[in-house]
Amino acid sequence: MQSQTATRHTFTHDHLAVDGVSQSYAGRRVLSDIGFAVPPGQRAGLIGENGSGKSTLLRILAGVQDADTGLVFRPARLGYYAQELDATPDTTAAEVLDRAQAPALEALAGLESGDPERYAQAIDDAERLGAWSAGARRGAALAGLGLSGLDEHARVGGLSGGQRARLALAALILEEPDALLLDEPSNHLDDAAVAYLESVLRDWKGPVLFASHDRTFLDRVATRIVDLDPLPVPAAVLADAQEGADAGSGFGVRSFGGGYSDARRTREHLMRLWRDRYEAEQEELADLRHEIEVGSRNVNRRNEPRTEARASLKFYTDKDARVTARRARNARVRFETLERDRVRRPPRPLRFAGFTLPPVSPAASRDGSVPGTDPVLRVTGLHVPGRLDAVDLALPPGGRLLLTGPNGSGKSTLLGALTGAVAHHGDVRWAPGTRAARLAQDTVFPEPRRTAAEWYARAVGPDRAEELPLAELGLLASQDVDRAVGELSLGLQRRVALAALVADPPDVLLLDEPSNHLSLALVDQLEEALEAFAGAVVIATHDRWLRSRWVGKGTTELRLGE
Ligand SMILES: Nc1ncnc2c1ncn2[C@@H]1O[C@H](COP(=O)(O)OP(=O)(O)OP(=O)(O)O)[C@@H](O)[C@H]1O
Repeated sequence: MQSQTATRHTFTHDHLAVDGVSQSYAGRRVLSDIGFAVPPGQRAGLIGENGSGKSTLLRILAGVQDADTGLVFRPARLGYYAQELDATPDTTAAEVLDRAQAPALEALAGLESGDPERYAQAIDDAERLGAWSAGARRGAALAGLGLSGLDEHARVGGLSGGQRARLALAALILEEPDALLLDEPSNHLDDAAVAYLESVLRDWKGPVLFASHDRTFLDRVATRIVDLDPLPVPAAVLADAQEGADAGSGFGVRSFGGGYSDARRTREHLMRLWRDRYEAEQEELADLRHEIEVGSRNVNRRNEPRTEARASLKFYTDKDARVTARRARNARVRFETLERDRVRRPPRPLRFAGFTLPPVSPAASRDGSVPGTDPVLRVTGLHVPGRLDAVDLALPPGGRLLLTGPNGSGKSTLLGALTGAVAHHGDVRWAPGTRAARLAQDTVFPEPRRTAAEWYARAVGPDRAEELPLAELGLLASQDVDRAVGELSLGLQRRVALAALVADPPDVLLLDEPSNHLSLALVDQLEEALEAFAGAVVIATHDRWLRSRWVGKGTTELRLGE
């Protein structure tokens, strides 16, 4: 694809649609020629590897960011959710919700104004907007998203990240826009809240496009799947840099009818076909190359002078040579056609190397095992006022503990308290020499301009980073390791944070919502790797699919907030 002059156009439409949208960052192509439409009543789940451009595409559709090229179609009233609340910290929750319901609240105020002119308009508006039920709708949205106990006078700066995210969702639902663009909407929701959101989305009249790594949510909500991962397009239409690139090189999109599970099966089948086709074409190219080479050698031999004794053979030799030359000519034509039409090299999916890497140093026992059978962790009466009720627990060496519980029950607080990151009351006792490390929900990189490789080297030490380079862990493609962490997508950032844990595995791994932001493929591989991990693992997750895989299997479940 050659770069074109930016031709950004946005059209008002009842569909959400893009046509020919391409986007690069600093010359690195992320989206290429993306086109699809989501009509009203359809809910499209946007999937793709970490860094494949899902958030970028949603921002372009939302008008938050312009595409380099392409057309964008969207309804006039658009709701866009990116897990952040668009409000200054001193705004109150009530102000956020009032803003979302402004037309209905204005109509109600008009009815009470005593101004007859305003009254006539207000009654029309109130009827059209269902203003009389505005309060009830507000209560239902807050309750549905687990915010019924929220003090509406609270300033949003004082709310937890999860509460702010849920307030943003509640406001979006109350605004009743014509179309919804949602970036990982289930990340901060417990079972009840996610069930509420699912029912709201299933009844939504306008088009919905949502990016998600949550399989159960995708299966329950999506009427179709839009996949941004690379397609088997002919190599000739790609710039060299995109040949075989791993993520962020989607060229066009693939759209599957139905939910995620069906799409996943079809996708795997298509990937197999792609790999088979690529291998067959490469073999044929090698054979043709050989034929062309032999042909040209024989043509050269034809011109060599011959001895008299071999003259009788000349006729046959020349005939053979003519046949070989004709074959070589045919081979060249076929070679040129195939070289032009051959499929691009399939991306080599990253394969997470797991926790069984060579230990930090042969002498040190850093394989995650702590000798003995005494608990590695004993917790008595651990509590954080207002955030976590008293918890007692004992974790044996190599034990598996699953923390579950509704929003606000204190799962992240407990994990933070265990590492001392959150101030707490009560007793937390680690066995001597035990090392625990936490994968937090959001990693903040204090120096976002440092590259991922630099950050990794700082976290694990230069010697370990040299011994075990970041690119070898199967978490980040080699093209991403030297990029500034601040420029990486949220999923890629989380992969960098995970890399530090993998390169120097602790005795106890504390994983806070491991499926948030991480791609579906990586969560599968992480789960597999954890089975082989000798150390203890504590996982806090609301992800229904992940939970169903962890319950049983020797895992103890600790339900908080009950
Ligand atoms: N402002 C930016 N500057 C440079 N690169 C960027 C910028 N924003 C995004 N990128 C890069 O573009 C690519 C796509 O990012 P994007 O956030 O759209 O991906 P994503 O599919 O949403 O990823 P994830 O699943 O990890 O959330 C990534 O490689 C990312 O690092």
